[in-house]
Amino acid sequence: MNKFVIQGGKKLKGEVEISGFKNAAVAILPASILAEEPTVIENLPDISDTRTLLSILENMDAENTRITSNKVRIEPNKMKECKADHEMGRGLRASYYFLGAGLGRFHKAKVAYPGGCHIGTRPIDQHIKGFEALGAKVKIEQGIISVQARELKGAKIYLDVVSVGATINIMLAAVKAKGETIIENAAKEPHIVDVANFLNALGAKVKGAGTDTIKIEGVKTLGGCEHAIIPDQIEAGTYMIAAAATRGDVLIKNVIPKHLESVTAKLREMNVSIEENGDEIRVKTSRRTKCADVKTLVYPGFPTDLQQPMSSLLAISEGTGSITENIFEGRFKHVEQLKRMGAVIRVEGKVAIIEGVKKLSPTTVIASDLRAGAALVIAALSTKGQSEIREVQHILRGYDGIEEKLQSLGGKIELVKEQEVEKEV
Ligand SMILES: CC(=O)N[C@H]1[C@@H](OP(=O)(O)OP(=O)(O)OC[C@H]2O[C@@H](n3ccc(=O)[nH]c3=O)[C@H](O)[C@@H]2O)O[C@H](CO)[C@@H](O)[C@@H]1O
Ligand SMILES: C=C(OP(=O)(O)O)C(=O)O
Repeated sequence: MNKFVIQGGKKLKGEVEISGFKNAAVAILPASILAEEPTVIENLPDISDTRTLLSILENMDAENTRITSNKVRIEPNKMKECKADHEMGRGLRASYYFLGAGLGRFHKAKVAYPGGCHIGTRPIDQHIKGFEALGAKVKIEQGIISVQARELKGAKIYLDVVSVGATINIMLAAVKAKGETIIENAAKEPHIVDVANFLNALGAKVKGAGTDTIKIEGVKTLGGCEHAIIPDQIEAGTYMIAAAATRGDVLIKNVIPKHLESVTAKLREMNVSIEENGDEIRVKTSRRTKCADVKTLVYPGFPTDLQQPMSSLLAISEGTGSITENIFEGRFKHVEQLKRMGAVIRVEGKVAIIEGVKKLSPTTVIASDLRAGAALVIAALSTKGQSEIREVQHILRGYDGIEEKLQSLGGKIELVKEQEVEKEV
C-alpha cells in the first residue's frame, strides 16, 4: 500500500486553492443521469471517489469526457438501465445515490450496499423509508440493493434522523415523481443546496433546500446544464487546522467563509487569528493554541468530518479539551494512532478528553479512514522528525492534490508508491 512520508516541524506558509466539494460532487455525478441532455460539471475535485463514479457512469453507458482535470461532460442519453458495478460501488459511500437517480430516470436501479468511511454502523433505513413512501419496492439480497417502482408518486416524508444522504437520495427519486414531495427534518448542509441548484438547472422544481423542509414538484423531463460545484469546506477546514497546528500563516482561497463559521469561531476561541476577505480566509498563529471543547452537530454546527483533524490540534494545544462526537458512534479510530505519537487522549463513550502535550513524537501510523488520515497528516506536519502515514488510499478518496498543495505551503510530504514500499520490506 502507498504511504505518505512526512518530515514535520515546518510552518505552513503561503496560499492554497480549495477544490470543489467532494460531498457535493459525489451526489451530482450520479444525479447527472437524470438529465436527458448532456451536462458539464465544473470545479469537480480530482479525487478517487469522483474517478470511481465516472468509471461507474462509463460502465453504464453514460459517456463522460474530461475537458480538463476539473471539468467533465457527461452524456447519459444512451443509458438503458442503472446497474452500478458492484465492486466499484462498494468502494465508496456515494454509490447509493444511483438508487435515487436510477429510480428517477428508469423507475429501477441496482447498487451494491455502499462502503465509505468505517465510522459507525451507517444504516440506510431513512433512504429506504423515503423510496417506499414514493411507491418503490426495496430489496436487499446478497449485499445488493434493488429498488423498483411502477410509478413514483409524491409523498410527505419526515426523516427520523437528519441525514444528508437520505435527503439527497429522496430528492433525486422525487424530482420526476408525480405531484409534490415534502421532506421534513431534512439536512441543511451546503451540498444539499448545491445538489438542489444542479437539479433546478436541469429543470427540476426543488424549493427550500438549506432549510429543514424541502418541497419538490415533480416534472416530466429534465434537460442538460452547466454547473460549477461549490468549494469543499471540509478541505478548507483541514488546511485551516493544519495552518494552526504548524503555527503557520496560510491564505486559503476559493472558499465560502459562511460555510465555515463554526470552524472559524472554534479556532478563534483557541487563539488562532482568522481574517475573512471575500472568498478568502487567512489563518495565522505564532503561539501555542489553547484547548477548547468541540461538539459535532449537523450543519451549521461543527462538522463531524473536521472532528478528527481538530483532535490533532487539541492534542498539542495548552490545557485540557474535549470532543463530543454526536453523529457517528465509531469516529475515534484515529485516537489510538495519535496516542502512538504521544497524544494524551481518553475516550469515554462519545467523548474524547484530550490533555494537550507540548509536542507529539514522529512515528509510523495507519489511516483507518479519510479524515483519520487527514488528522494524522496534520499531527505529523506539526512535529519535528519523520513520520509515515500508511493506507493513504483513504486520504486520496477526498483530498484533491493534497501532496502538491502541502508542498506548495512548504510542507515536506512525499507519496511513496506501492512498489517502493514493497522493496523496502
Ligand atoms: C458522501 C457524503 O456526503 N458523506 C457525508 C454524509 O454521510 P451520510 O450521508 O452517510 O451521513 P448521514 O447524514 O446520512 O448520517 C447522519 C446520521 O444519521 C444516521 N442515519 C443515516 C441514514 C439513515 O438512513 N439512517 C440513519 O440512522 C447515521 O448513522 C448518522 O448517525 O454526511 C455525513 C454527516 O455530515 C458526513 O460525515 C459525510 O462526509
Ligand atoms: C465520512 C466521509 O465520507 P464518506 O461518507 O464518503 O465515507 C467524509 O467525507 O468524511
